[in-house]
Amino acid sequence: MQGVDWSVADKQAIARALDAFGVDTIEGGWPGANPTDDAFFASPPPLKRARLAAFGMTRRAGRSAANDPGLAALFGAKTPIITLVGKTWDYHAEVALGVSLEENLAMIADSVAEAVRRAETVMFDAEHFFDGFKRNRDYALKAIMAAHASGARWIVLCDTNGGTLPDEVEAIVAEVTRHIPGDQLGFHGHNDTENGVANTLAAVRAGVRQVQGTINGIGERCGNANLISIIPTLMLKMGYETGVTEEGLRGLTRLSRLLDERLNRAPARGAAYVGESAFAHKGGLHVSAVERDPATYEHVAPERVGNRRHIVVSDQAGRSNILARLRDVGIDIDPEDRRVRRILDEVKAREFQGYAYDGAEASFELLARRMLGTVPEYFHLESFRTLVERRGEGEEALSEATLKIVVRGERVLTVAEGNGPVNALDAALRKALLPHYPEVERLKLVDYKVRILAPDRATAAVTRVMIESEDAAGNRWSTVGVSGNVIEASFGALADAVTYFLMREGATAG
Ligand SMILES: CC(=O)SCCNC(=O)CCNC(=O)[C@H](O)C(C)(C)COP(=O)(O)OP(=O)(O)OC[C@H]1O[C@@H](n2cnc3c(N)ncnc32)[C@H](O)[C@@H]1OP(=O)(O)O
Ligand SMILES: CC(=O)C(=O)O
Repeated sequence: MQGVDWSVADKQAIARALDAFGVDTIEGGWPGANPTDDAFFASPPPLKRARLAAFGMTRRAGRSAANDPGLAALFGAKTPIITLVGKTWDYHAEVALGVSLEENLAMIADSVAEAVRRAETVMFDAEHFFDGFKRNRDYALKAIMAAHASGARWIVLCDTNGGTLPDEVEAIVAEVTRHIPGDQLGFHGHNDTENGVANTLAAVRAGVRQVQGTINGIGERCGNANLISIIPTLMLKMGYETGVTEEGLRGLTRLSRLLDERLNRAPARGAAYVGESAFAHKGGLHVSAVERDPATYEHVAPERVGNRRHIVVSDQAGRSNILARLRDVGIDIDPEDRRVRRILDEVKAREFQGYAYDGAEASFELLARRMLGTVPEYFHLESFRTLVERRGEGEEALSEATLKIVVRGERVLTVAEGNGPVNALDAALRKALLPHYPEVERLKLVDYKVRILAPDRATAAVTRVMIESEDAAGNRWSTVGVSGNVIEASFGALADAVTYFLMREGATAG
């Protein structure tokens, strides 16, 4: 898939994770296609349960299978499983390969027969099977029967262009099971109509007993069928055994996130089963019922797939959201306490001004704790001033911040420079706090986002700043600041970030 490039170390780590998770077969790449895949097959990681497959294509036209360089590289990987892709759509044989239909059948039969002599198990990936079946049913069937008769253990029906719909998949697979038993059939789907998962489930319903897919659905164009959705659906909804145990399934979210981490990209929040929003409840009506019984708004329990429930506080909230979030952060409060309603009203009023507590949970916690009177005042801001100066054309702009604050009863004045005014302000605040709170050294700001609200008001628009921070143990939290002035909004988010950190560290305000 565009944007995905694995190193050998990535491939080894992913193979180990897939093995630990409990999949049966890991297709590790195409020996002979590139140095990365060659290096991976030269030193595959030790696997406890899964078996390794190497992928390649049928022999070239006019060569013998025993004398084909592509097949030689494939056999050289010495994997227990060999997967061979071959053409089953007459149009593809004629146009993409430029060979006669008879020669294509011979390429399939010879290659599979040779692979059967070389490996424990041979799979035949029947490329474009569904398109081929719709255009020339007899030829598509002849092609898979050639592979079957030559000893392929699995005939995997591929929806290569991803354009087949679930009812078509179900009907076509049902017809194929009249020629080849379901326990020798597999399905390989693509997601070009967003039906990769639905098509796979339809194929299983019609009888196939192997499914191919990828983690998080990565793959050519719009992706392959997403195993992260298929596996729990087969197990938890359709009652199938997949080889993954109930305990293994609890590693589903971890497995999905491992791939995103290796790709250095943020996990999709809305991903089924494993996304951060998959069990996040925002609407007051939902939360009020979830508080009584989570099954009211959850199709499965999040723990079963290693995910967690999350209650969001925002202007869509009711009292139940506030009570649940307070409980999550360890604040035990009588549900009838009038301060609960006051916190809710304050959240709604502030969200109207531009705050967003969905995603800035540390700021919500501080707001609630302040209204309950339990946040120490670690520092008190008297004033700040920032300057941005460019001394001449072509010179870099310099920023400087001056800060006056009271820390533990002492009035402190600091000045600091930075590559921008917010950076300078951050440096000035740290300089003022460090002598009193040395732990601030361990606080890192990892992300800073500015969003302009009411952009129709141009430079007079309201600005929302979100800051994400991290402590030495890797815990992260987000805070929010809002103002007509971007520097002031930034200071609000920065001050919350530091206060939240000191509170979590158990610092005393003195
Ligand atoms: C359906 C699938 O998604 S299969 C997986 C697809 N994945 C990949 O293609 C990734 C790895 N591929 C590669 O690195 C390269 O394409 C290689 C090394 C396999 C081949 O590279 P090259 O020899 O330079 O050929 P190129 O990629 O340009 O074209 C593919 C050739 O294979 C032929 N071919 C395609 N499918 C088959 C098949 N099933 N059986 C035999 N030959 C085939 C094509 O006709 C073409 O032949 P030509 O070289 O005579 O034109
Ligand atoms: C085999 C394969 O990747 C496909 O046909 O989509």
